[in-house]
Amino acid sequence: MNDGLGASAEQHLAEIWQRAVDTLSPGAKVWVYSAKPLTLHNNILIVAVQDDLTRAQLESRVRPALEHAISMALQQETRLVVTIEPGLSESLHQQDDMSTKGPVTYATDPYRREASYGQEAEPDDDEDDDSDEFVPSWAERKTSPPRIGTVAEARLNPRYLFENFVIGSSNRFAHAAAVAVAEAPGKAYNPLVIHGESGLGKTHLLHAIGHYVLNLYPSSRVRYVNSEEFTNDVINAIRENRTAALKRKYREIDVLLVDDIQFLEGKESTQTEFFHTFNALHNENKQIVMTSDRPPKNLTTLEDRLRNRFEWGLTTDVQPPDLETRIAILRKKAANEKLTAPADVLEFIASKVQTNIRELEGALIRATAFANLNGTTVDLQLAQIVLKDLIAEGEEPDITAGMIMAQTAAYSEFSIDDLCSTNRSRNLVLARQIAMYLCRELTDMSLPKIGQEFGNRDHTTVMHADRKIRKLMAEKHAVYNQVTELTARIKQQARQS
Ligand SMILES: Nc1ncnc2c1ncn2[C@@H]1O[C@H](COP(=O)(O)OP(=O)(O)OP(=O)(O)O)[C@@H](O)[C@H]1O
Repeated sequence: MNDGLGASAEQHLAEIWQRAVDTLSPGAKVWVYSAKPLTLHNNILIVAVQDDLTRAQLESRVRPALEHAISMALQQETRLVVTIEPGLSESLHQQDDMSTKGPVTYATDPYRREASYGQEAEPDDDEDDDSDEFVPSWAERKTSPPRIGTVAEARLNPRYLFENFVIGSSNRFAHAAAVAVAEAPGKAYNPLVIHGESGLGKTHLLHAIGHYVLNLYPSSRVRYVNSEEFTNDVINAIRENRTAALKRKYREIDVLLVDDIQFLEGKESTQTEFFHTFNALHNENKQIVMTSDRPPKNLTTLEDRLRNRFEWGLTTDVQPPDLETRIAILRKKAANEKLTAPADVLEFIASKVQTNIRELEGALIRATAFANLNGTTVDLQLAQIVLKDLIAEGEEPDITAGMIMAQTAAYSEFSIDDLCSTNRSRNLVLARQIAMYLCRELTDMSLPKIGQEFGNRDHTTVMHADRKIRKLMAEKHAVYNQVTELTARIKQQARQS
């Protein structure tokens, strides 16, 4: 497909988009509902959003799931480029042709939903939300019966291959372990757990294992699932009395790849089901590979019996890449995606983005897409202009408690005075605790000093707030998204002041 879409192509794109969006988790949908697909150019889908913040979210946390969903819906590997169209929100609301169910409330009125934080993420009632509906993709289902051992059924992203993975000192061991497991599933290390900060290649390695296994053992049954999908599957199965089918689905697998197991924390029924799945597979020497944002022993609210099992096999980490590896990653990315960028631009980007490979790639795509759309090629000067918001570590602007309180107040329905008051209404307490947590995260202030700022509270109150928000963020994507969004706003304000 090309630029200049006719009405039917436009409608087709809108349908594809909707299908892809329907498969996303509620936490991701929050960010996507107001986006609009503009055009598909080769394998790049350009999507418009109304503000910087939404773009940042689509380019970071939401990107992997969204690109995966679109690639599946289009049956071709597709990359996402996000542009900003400020008037978009109104025009979309007028048309109202996108799904604006449930999650909208989160985005516009985050604190009002506090009552639901205590529950596990509930999938939409929409039938399409059942992940089974989507794999193999709708197009494939119409024409062919299910086969075993396909990339689509395994839910693997075609882009995440070992060939595309750049090895450096930060990930050498994790890569070697992943290859070993793929070559001898169930024999080398079982389970294999890969942990590390966001955007350092854990998901990539997980999918690469799946591809390699399918290459070496084409009839094997491989399945990738993230922990939120697993949770949704468990909730649906219990609600619909389909637990036997659920058991079959996850236990008739040779290689189970589970992403982001930290989201199992605090979800009892899901943990129980996962425990039994784990045992059933492990007993039969089926391979289990998992990723986590921290080592299993630090998943403190996970049941002991699960945590113990996670440590039966091999645990390895991925670290942020050094400058040389970052440049090599950008080079590979540029070559794979046929993006033209001179060496000094790649070095500029690699020097600015130090801790997250997803952001590293996002910056390259943003700079080259901008040049493309303007019919020019990217050079250092253009890259510096387009990426002026990238601030290397060490150059971070100072953030004050005042800024945090002002932004939290503006984001919630409360005033700064409310945040400092003794009022303990439920929503206000959450807003206050988030603000305290952010003071802990974004400033060097001590606990007593933070307490003082919030109406002379005791340091133990701040400590409690900090713990509580950390826990909620690990358990609830909605809270995670709100805190991320607020953090972005605060940083943006700090840069401007
Ligand atoms: N060593 C690498 N070589 C090439 N690309 C990489 C490498 N590491 C990460 N990437 C790319 O960076 C992006 C982010 O990686 P990935 O999604 O695997 O991170 P993650 O650790 O799973 O993050 P999260 O915890 O947020 O899910 C992906 O597009 C991936 O292909």
